[in-house]
Parts: sequence; structure tokens; C-alpha cells
Amino acid sequence: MAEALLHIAGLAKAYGALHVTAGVDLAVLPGEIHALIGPNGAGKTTLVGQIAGEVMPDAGTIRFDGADITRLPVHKRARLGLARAFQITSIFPRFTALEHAALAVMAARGRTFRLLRPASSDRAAREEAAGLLDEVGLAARAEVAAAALSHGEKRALELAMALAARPRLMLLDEPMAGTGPAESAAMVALLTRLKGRCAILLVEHDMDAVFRLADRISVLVNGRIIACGTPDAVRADAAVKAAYLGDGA
Ligand SMILES: Nc1ncnc2c1ncn2[C@@H]1O[C@H](COP(=O)(O)OP(=O)(O)OP(=O)(O)O)[C@@H](O)[C@H]1O
Repeated sequence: MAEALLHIAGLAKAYGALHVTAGVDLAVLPGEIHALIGPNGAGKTTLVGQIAGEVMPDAGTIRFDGADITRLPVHKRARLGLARAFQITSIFPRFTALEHAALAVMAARGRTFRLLRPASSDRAAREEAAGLLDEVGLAARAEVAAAALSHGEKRALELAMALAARPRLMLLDEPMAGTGPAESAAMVALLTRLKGRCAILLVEHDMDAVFRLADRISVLVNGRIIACGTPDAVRADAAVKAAYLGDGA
């Protein structure tokens, strides 16, 4: 098996008596789409927060590309190539899709956004931003205000903004949430296109999407990974059926 890009061992976090992650072991390989599934309250979002650096673990280690990042702050993890896609299109609703993507490009380069700047200084950023929009299927929507984008288009814009950092691992927390079937299918198609560009850790409740997209799936139940494997192996796993997927999956 290829060397893991992200390697988590014994990760634990408790809030009072509630052990939200209770000794999680997880490995994400370079370029794979690794889905993290589990019932409501299983600890998925907390685990993503721990990987991103927003939630400090009580115990355990997180290694990224061989380096121990367990105690690194968010921005240093981001600089190493760990990006989390956020729902950020509501921050500047009047800014266009292109302006949002250009902001992300400038932020990724460590340049502060200045309202009064020579146009030439961000021409390159806008060109790169246009390329990112093209990649996520928003080229024709570049000049549309973010607020006017559809729900699915906003999610695509957030992906473009996360990609601006040229991540090696992207953390995606429920990109299909609140999308209808058509938008969900578009997001599956988009993530399929991005496959291999960077590894993706995907938290998602839409099982159709998960089983279509994932190279491997980890199942988190009560703060522990109870199974990890290919979609077929996970679908057939007796413990997963009992704890989560049920017999109909
Ligand atoms: N800051 C916090 N303080 C106290 N309890 C918390 C905190 N954050 C999360 N929890 C609790 O930890 C548990 C796991 O939450 P988490 O959001 O990680 O689960 P999840 O698997 O992402 O759930 P869902 O699928 O519903 O989004 C929940 O019971 C939640 O109430």
C-alpha cells in the first residue's frame, strides 16, 4: 500500500464525559477520495476539525506527509497543503464568483487583499481564478454575484476557493447537504473530475454519492472507526450493516 499522506493514530477528544473521538486510527492515501461516514453525532465533524487544527485532541497523533502536525495551528497546516472547504460565499455576497476565487488565490499566496491596488498586481490572480472557475464548471458564471449563484454553484465556488491553495488534502464536510438530486449529481461529477488532483477526505450522508465516489470508506461509530475498506468491502461488512447501513444498503 502506498505511504499514507495523512496518518492518524489514537486520536481522542472528550467533552466532559462524552468521548467524541475515542481513539481514531485513519490513513488517507495520496490522491484518493476517502469517505468518512457514520450516524449523526458519531464524531465526524469533530474529527475533521481535529485534522484541520480547529479542535485540539486530548491524545493521539496526526501526521501529514510524514510530519507531526498534531499541535500545529490551522494556518501552518494550510501552508503544508491541508485545506478545508468552507461555506464562505456568503461573506461578500456582492462580490462575483471570479472575485471570490481571486481573493482565495491572493490569500493562498499570502497577499493581503487591498481595495486600492494597481489593477496589474492582481491580473495574474484573476487569470488563475478564472482557471479554477473553469475547473469547477463555473466559467460561464464568473461575473455573477456570489449571492445570485444557486446552492450547488456556491458549493462549487467553495471548492474552487479551496483549490486555490493547491492542497494535497482537501477536507470536505457534507458538500451535498441541502442539494437536490440534480445538484448532487453535478457535485459527484465535479468531484470525479477532480479525482487525483488532490486527496479528499469526504464527510457525507448521501450514501449514493459516497459509494459512487469513494476509493475507500471509513465508518465512524461512537467515536471509533469500526470498518475501513473499499465500498464493496464496507457494504458487505457485518458490523457496518448492524451499526449503520442496515440491510437495505
Ligand atoms: N464543542 C462541543 N462541546 C460539547 N459537545 C460537542 C462539541 N462539539 C461536538 N459535540 C458533541 O459531540 C458529538 C459528535 O458531534 P459531531 O458534530 O462531531 O458529530 P457528526 O458525526 O459530525 O454528526 P452529524 O453527522 O450529525 O453532523 C455530538 O454529540 C455533539 O453534540
